[in-house]
Amino acid sequence: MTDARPATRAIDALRHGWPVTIAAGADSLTLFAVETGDAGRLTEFDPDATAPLLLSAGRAATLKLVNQRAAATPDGPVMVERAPWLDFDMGSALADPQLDLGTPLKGPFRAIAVEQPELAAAALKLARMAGMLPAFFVRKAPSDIRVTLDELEAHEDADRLSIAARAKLPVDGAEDAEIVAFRSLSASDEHVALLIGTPEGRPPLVRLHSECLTGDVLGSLKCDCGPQLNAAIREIAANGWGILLYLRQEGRGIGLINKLRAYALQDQGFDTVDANTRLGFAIDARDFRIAARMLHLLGQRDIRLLTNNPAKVDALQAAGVNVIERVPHKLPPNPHNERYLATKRDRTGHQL
Ligand SMILES: Nc1nc2c(ncn2[C@@H]2O[C@H](COP(=O)(O)OP(=O)(O)OP(=O)(O)O)[C@@H](O)[C@H]2O)c(=O)[nH]1
Ligand SMILES: [Zn+2]
Repeated sequence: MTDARPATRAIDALRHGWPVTIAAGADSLTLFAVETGDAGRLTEFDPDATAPLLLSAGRAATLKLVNQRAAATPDGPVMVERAPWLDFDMGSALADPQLDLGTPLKGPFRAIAVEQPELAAAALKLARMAGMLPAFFVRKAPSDIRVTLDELEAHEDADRLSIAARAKLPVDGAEDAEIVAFRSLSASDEHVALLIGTPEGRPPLVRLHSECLTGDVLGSLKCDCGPQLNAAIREIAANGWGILLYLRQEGRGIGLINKLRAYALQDQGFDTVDANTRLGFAIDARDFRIAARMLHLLGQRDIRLLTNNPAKVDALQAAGVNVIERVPHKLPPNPHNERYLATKRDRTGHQL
């Protein structure tokens, strides 16, 4: 089995502001994360000030850099040539859309060829795994901390999930529930399942709920997560038997801080889809193979799924779960989440 520890070390290093090298065979790319860097450390990383800046396609499109991009795929990473005016602060402004309104972007900026597109794409993925802005100054010379593409892949391998603990957990709406916790490689990814009712041999009614700290805990009205969570527990209980999977995929997989950055963009008028794109992330970065693995460990292959999102059905089917029925999970809108729900309906294929 591929060693996943280098990926854990790489994530930790980036969060500390230490350079990380991503390697595949003889090729490598060394990354300096804009988010956790500063001007002094950038000079240490790149004394000649020649390191270009790696950005996502979405971010480059926002900055109007995408048309002049040399030979890359439409949604592939973009490399911005280093220029005297592209110093650390300007790199931060290019990376962070929250600064778009406050920082005049003094260019010109020029996109150059991405020599190692696979490594560059992996770098952006690593930023998502670390919950950081997808923006790096890059150089060729290796650093002490190194991770390969295979090791990054291994870190996300759903097969490494295992059941770690289970106990009775009476909850509001389902007093006969049992909680099952799953261990994964990173402490922030401790997914849980709430088993409600008695199996009786029928396929369970299943809800995949992705973590939303603001909605689930603080009662945010910006989304429908809190009410959906409560209603799911009640609906499963009323059905007599089912499972709520509580997946630690905050912000559709981009992490809490990046989600709140997306909220700041929504405060400026962008919708939930454009906010993710402007930050440089996929609209939905969740990996539902984790949910499939949890259902497998719980011995469930055939399920009825509570969701309005056909992509969840497709992702589970592709991961070997037989979704025999999609059960709608619609709740009344409030004035704060009306636009969010309309965007989900109009732009992300939700059946609302
Ligand atoms: N990036 C981002 N994530 C958001 C935003 N609003 C809510 N979320 C996250 O979206 C996830 C909730 O999605 P779900 O309700 O599980 O799923 P869904 O895709 O809407 O589909 P349903 O099953 O129909 O509810 C949680 O992880 C939230 O934190 C947003 O504006 N931006
Ligand atoms: Zn929410």
